[in-house]
Amino acid sequence: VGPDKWADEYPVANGPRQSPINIVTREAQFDPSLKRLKLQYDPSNAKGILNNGHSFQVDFVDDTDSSTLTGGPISGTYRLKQFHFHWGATDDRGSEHTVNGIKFPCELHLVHWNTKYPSFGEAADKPDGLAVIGIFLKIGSANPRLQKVLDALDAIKTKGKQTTFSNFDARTLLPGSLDYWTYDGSLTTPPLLESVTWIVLREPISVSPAQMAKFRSLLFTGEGEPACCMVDNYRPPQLLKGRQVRASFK
Ligand SMILES: NS(=O)(=O)c1cc(F)ccc1F
Ligand SMILES: [Zn+2]
Repeated sequence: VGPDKWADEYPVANGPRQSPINIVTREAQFDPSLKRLKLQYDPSNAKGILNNGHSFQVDFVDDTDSSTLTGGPISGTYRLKQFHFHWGATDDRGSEHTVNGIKFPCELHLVHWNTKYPSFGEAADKPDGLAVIGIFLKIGSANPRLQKVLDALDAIKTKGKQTTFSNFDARTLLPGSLDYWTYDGSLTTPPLLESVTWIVLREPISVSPAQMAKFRSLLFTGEGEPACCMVDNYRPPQLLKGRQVRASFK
């Protein structure tokens, strides 16, 4: 069921703080009170990699404060839960957020939950429950930092497949600059909960055409079902509805 039908079952799809959005850079106001992002990730927290039928995700052990996000627009401590991607069937689309109407071929989301709540599940429906870092991928030279993730995809080709994935430092996926835009939004897939402080990095990381082909080799479908390539798993930009987008940089 695609994004146009989600409002039938999830009325919040037409809510006041839906994601993603188009970031109009000229309208983003520099906020000198925004702090630098502080990411402290422990590679040993990486647990597994899963094809969940709409993307794939790398899951982390989140029962201690060993992989955390602090600073930036958030207060308190948020724990890394998982990261995943959204991508297109072709290089002209795939990202969820857009910048001045520009679509990127892929977007990485690092999902964190607020430790003032007892778990991700408890945090997921609170207005300050989640913080997701969005990173754009743009076509260029092959990104060696992605390779370990991409090499694991052969083992999780179909919906529901998962395998162990250990000793991975998610910080290696970050670009050189941590300049960001931030706004209050939501999950971009059902249940579309309006619980996400979005932190979208200005600097993309690179991905090669061959590496994009690896993403597109995954299937939405389960083993033994007619194969349907996992592509275009992105929600298009939603109405801003009066929200402010702030910039951490001039
Ligand atoms: N694409 S997203 O980062 O908004 C997201 C994260 C989750 F943990 C669950 C659902 C989602 F849609
Ligand atoms: Zn996402």
